[in-house]
Amino acid sequence: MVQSAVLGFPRIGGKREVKKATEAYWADKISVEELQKVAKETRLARWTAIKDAGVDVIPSGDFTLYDHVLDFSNTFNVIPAKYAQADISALDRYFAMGRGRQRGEVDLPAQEMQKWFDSNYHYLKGEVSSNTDFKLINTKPVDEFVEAKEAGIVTRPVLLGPITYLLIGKTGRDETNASFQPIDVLDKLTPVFGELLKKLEAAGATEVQIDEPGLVLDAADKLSEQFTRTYEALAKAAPGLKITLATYFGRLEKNVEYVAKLPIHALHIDLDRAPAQLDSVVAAIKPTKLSLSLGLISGRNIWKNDLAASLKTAESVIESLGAERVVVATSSSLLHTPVTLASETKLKPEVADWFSFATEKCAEVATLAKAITSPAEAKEALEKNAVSIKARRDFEKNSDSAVRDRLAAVTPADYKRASPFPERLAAQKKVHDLPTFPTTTIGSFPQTKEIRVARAKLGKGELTTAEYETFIENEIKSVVEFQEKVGLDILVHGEPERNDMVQYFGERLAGFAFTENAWVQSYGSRYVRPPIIVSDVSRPEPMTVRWSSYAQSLSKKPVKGMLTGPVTILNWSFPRADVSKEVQSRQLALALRDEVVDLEKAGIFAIQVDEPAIREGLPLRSVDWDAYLTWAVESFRLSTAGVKDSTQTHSHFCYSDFNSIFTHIIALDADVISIEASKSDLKLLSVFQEFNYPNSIGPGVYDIHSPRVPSQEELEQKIAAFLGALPDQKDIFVNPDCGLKTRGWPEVETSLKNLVNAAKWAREKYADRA
Ligand code: MET
Ligand SMILES: [Zn+2]
Repeated sequence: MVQSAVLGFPRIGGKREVKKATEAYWADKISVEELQKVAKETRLARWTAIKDAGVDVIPSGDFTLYDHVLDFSNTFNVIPAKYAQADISALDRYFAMGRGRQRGEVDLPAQEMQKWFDSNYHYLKGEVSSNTDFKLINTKPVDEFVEAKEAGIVTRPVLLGPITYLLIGKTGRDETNASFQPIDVLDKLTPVFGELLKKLEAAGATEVQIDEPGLVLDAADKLSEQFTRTYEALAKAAPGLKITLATYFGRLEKNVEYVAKLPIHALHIDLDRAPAQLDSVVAAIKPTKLSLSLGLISGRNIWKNDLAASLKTAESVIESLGAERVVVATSSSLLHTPVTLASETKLKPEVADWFSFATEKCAEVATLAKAITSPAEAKEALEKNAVSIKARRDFEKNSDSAVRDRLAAVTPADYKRASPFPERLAAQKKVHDLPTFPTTTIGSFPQTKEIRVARAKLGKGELTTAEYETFIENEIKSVVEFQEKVGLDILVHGEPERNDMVQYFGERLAGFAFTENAWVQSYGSRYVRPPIIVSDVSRPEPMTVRWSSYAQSLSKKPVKGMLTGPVTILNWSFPRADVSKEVQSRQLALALRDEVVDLEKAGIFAIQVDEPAIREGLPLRSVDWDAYLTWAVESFRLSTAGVKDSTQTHSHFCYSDFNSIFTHIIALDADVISIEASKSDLKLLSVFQEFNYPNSIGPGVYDIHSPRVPSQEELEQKIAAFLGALPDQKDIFVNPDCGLKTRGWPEVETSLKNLVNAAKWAREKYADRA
């Protein structure tokens, strides 16, 4: 019998209960017991939802109060000394590792966060060294399995695999061996992991899902021995547990050859992100006894599955392996999708009909299994699905042909500024003769409570649009006056009108849909509500011009226009599934190009197009990088190249690891780029020197993610250090490393005054550089 399986489910609760409870606990508003009660109720609600949808294999242990990778560290005692030594409860220590803790005597930073593969979820990196004393210090996965069992629900426990955990972890600070890598201690971790499997077996589990998404990374190509050794040991440790080894987000490639030989029960593959691997995987496992779990229902997007197509795929595999060896499943955990479509009341019914969120995806998996085992029972659901799929297809066919025609007519010249950088710089100097070391900021100023309240009142109809706009103008006015007073050279309007740097644009572009409650976890208690691209994208009317020109009307200094770039809008939205990301990115670029040109027409001298997400969009396998970077860079260029030489384009990235993508950063050909440099080693800047970066750079002189105020002297030292690392760089801008929206006014004021004074100091000190 073909079973249906769900690999994981959102952990946030249908009404964001977990966010509310954890934040209330952190603020001392509820007790630990109250927090645990919410957690328990949420777990039960998840199991019930999945079970009620008719799913056979229900996950447990994938619930978390913060992050599932942190859960692993916390279960296996991967706890750096500074946390272990703090005199706080185990739960508070767990949260301290996740988000830091400053209370009484205790002052602990958060552990390093990183994006979970190519998703927008962030995990906490395990800090492992040769001294790490792996041992089981709690039994969370067992406890949750038992909890479900007691509620009458049999589950398959989900564990993050030991190899992936180490592969995506980092070396602990206490490590003395410079060449150490976390994977070096795999053989110490394996027996402890085996102990956990034994405990699950003793508690009555018959199967377990072990997630090894690391198998889709280049790094896994060299790990065949480690996988073989480890999984042989684990199979021996708990012989009664059937292991499903889950891979997702990419393709196994040659690794399937060694994976097929592991002593496991089943292999799970992602056929949403990597459908082309199906034949080679089936061929590799056919001669073995392995079952194949087909990840057909996407865990990453929000589109209804084409069940007829999935059924066809499943049947072709059944033909080859036999029904007893096939499972149908979600492609990955559903944690990347919102909880349920039932919470959306404002979507047009015909639009809502295209979508499927986590709860609905569970029903899709169940229907798919039923369509194989008892087709008559699934008939009605399949027919309904076919009607929805057809409606969506018809819509796609009829979407905006003007946008497609415009994209088809783009020529190579549209990607290029009229002249090379030196000529543009000369033309720009004639318009605004900026001093050396020009000072500026990255765009946003503090998003105060008043701003949020005004926006909420507008939403509730308690403020009219006119009243709200007057409020925003007043904000802009005070931000401009503030910058004049502080003495910055290139001003900004402060972005008070933006709830979010992607959502704001999505709401103003044609081709997007918006949800009310479709939250997905970004990290810890931070959830986001990504807009959904549903059709061809265009810009019906200017989106930012009125705010930028208003700001410019208040000052003789240049006010920088501020836009979010095409690649960042795409990467932080749910993309449509019927056309490639490349096409969506280029359409966004054309829409933004219109805005850039309109800003120039309105007299805006400097225009910044932010691309903080360009790097995180990199494909998981390096062979795919070039293709991605080519269209990503071209999209940026298409959005900015429509302006005259005398208009200064800026871009901003808030990361520092440029080495792997540097030639592409140069190819963006922005007149000025601001980058994150304040937190990192100066070595990271050496790549700019090495490649002789041709245009202007603004290395961030201080970290805006912390409320700390940098002194003038510290900023002077920073500038001096940058100049040391970049001896040939002529045009250095002085700016913070990202926007100031999360900061408070008093710190911003002192920090920026110090920044302006440090730039003045640099002008005198380095007068001969100009
Ligand atoms: C995450 S990058 C943010 C850039 C944006 N212009 C801001 O200042 O907030
Ligand atoms: Zn930034």
